[in-house]
Amino acid sequence: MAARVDPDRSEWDVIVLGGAAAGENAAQYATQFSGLDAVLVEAELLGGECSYWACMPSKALLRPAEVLDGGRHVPGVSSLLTGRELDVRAVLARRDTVVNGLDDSSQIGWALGVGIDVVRGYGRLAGERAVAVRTAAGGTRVLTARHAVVIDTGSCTTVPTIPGMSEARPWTSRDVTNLHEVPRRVVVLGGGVVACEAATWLKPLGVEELSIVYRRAGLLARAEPFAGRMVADRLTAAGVRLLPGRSVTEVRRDDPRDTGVGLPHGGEVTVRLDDGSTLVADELVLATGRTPNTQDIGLSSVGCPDGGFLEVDDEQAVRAVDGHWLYAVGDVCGRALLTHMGKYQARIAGEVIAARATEGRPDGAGSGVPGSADGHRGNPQVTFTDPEVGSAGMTEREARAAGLDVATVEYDMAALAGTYVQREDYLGRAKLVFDRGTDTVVGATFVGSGVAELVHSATTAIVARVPLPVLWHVVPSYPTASEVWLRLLEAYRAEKRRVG
Ligand SMILES: Cc1cc2nc3c(=O)[nH]c(=O)nc-3n(C[C@H](O)[C@H](O)[C@H](O)COP(=O)(O)OP(=O)(O)OC[C@H]3O[C@@H](n4cnc5c(N)ncnc54)[C@H](O)[C@@H]3O)c2cc1C
Ligand SMILES: NC(=O)c1ccc[n+]([C@@H]2O[C@H](COP(=O)([O-])OP(=O)(O)OC[C@H]3O[C@@H](n4cnc5c(N)ncnc54)[C@H](O)[C@@H]3O)[C@@H](O)[C@H]2O)c1
Repeated sequence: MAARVDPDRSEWDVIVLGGAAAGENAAQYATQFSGLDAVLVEAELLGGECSYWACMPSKALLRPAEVLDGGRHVPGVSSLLTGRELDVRAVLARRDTVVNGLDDSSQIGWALGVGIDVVRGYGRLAGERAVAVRTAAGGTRVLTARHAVVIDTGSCTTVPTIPGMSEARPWTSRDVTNLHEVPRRVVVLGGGVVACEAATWLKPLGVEELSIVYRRAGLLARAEPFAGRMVADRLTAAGVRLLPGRSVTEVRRDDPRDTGVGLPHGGEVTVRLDDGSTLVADELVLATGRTPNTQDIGLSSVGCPDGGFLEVDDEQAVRAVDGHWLYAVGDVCGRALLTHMGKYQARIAGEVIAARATEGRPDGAGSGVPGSADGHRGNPQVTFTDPEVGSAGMTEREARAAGLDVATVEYDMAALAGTYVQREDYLGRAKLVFDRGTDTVVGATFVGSGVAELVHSATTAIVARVPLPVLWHVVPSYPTASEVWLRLLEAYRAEKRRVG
């Protein structure tokens, strides 16, 4: 759908540069009860990376394998599945449905329906409250904002500077989530969330030789160490070759070509490792972290260095720019590279902008809207591997580094009635991190099938700082995985009694 607005219009109250879900939220929260108007400037597809190339397609690829594996471990169902594998064409077709065939008409329809305008084109800041947009037709429109500009330009895969890497045209997260052909041999570089999730869907889709090369000793290095170990064990059992503590020193590829997203980008790839060994594959997947899209958005025109993450305050205002007119939300802030956290930041920014504009507060004065520190304390995340890893708040390591008086308890999730009925060989573990000073939970990690839905209870306990004597009366249903809360609290109580 064409994103049409009056071609002669040049002024709005709020301009949002980058129309991902966070940007949409910023525009919505700035306008919905304030009488302000807003425009989203989007170079590609409204909805951003998450909708088309990240969260949604990856979860669509993971779900069929999860269902198949679940069925294989339930007697009465497992016998029906003997010798059965995934219908790869159907899996990819459903992924295409989930990403709407890379068509953002419905998103455009939503924006226009709630009174938010959309200009399609590549935007750059052009001085205070101004954005110059290069449109698809080749012209440039300069838009100005009466009140605020919000940056939501997101991030892209980091391409490490390794000889031969760029020339080899490796797959990025966009290719591996939007794959159209399943390569026979794949090397994944990186040991974080993208690497682990991608390996979890690539193997059941039919990759025969799959290796993960990563520099650290363990996978998912930011999580509690047991989480990475459990994911590593399952990947190894599935036939994935793990190569920890290794770096790539050189990449070579036969006939690299721009074949399009999700198709092999040329011939055989040879990856040389720092121990002198080589891996040969049909595709190399980069899962080496994210680079913020801030290099070419005109930051220097407002006195801010180009490139890098944008440091923001708790109202999401960019610290390096005076006057409280420039805000940033989502991955560009580098605070928590997660869709839901970007959207949370956007809700804060939108409300702050509306409050400042409608209450006529002078620049630099507090808006009266709560800041985003509380939500960042919760910082929930689910890594959709097998087993899943769900977490909120701090790990033990982070809590100790923050100087808290830390206590921890762990529990085997397989020892619960609720997980036993799911499958007899359930694999899982849970851990709570307590601050003895305040007698509250400050961190939680759950590993196991289906733990994603446990995370919100932990986020609530952490953000609301629910006192343990109150949490004790929060009764979990039987038989559910949530009973792990009771077991963990019992373990903590026993530990307190033991220590005295
Ligand atoms: C494979 C993968 C899976 C993921 N899965 C999850 C998950 O399950 N859950 C989760 O919470 N997070 C997940 N993430 C992280 C999540 O995708 C990101 O945190 C989120 O997309 C960041 O959103 P954003 O608002 O920062 O912008 P982005 O989604 O990066 O979008 C930025 C938008 O700005 C536009 N843009 C950029 N520059 C300009 C410009 N100059 N002018 C106009 N438009 C511009 C782009 O076209 C794009 O539409 C995943 C990431 C990856 C890579
Ligand atoms: N389910 C989810 O919530 C989900 C899923 C996918 C991604 N994400 C988000 O997207 C972001 C990006 O994920 P990611 O996995 O790309 O980043 P990451 O930061 O989680 O992991 C990057 C990995 O690449 C490695 N690395 C970096 N440079 C390297 C090099 N030159 N050689 C070898 N290894 C190298 C790092 O050691 C690390 O293991 C994350 O912050 C994550 O929160 C979230």
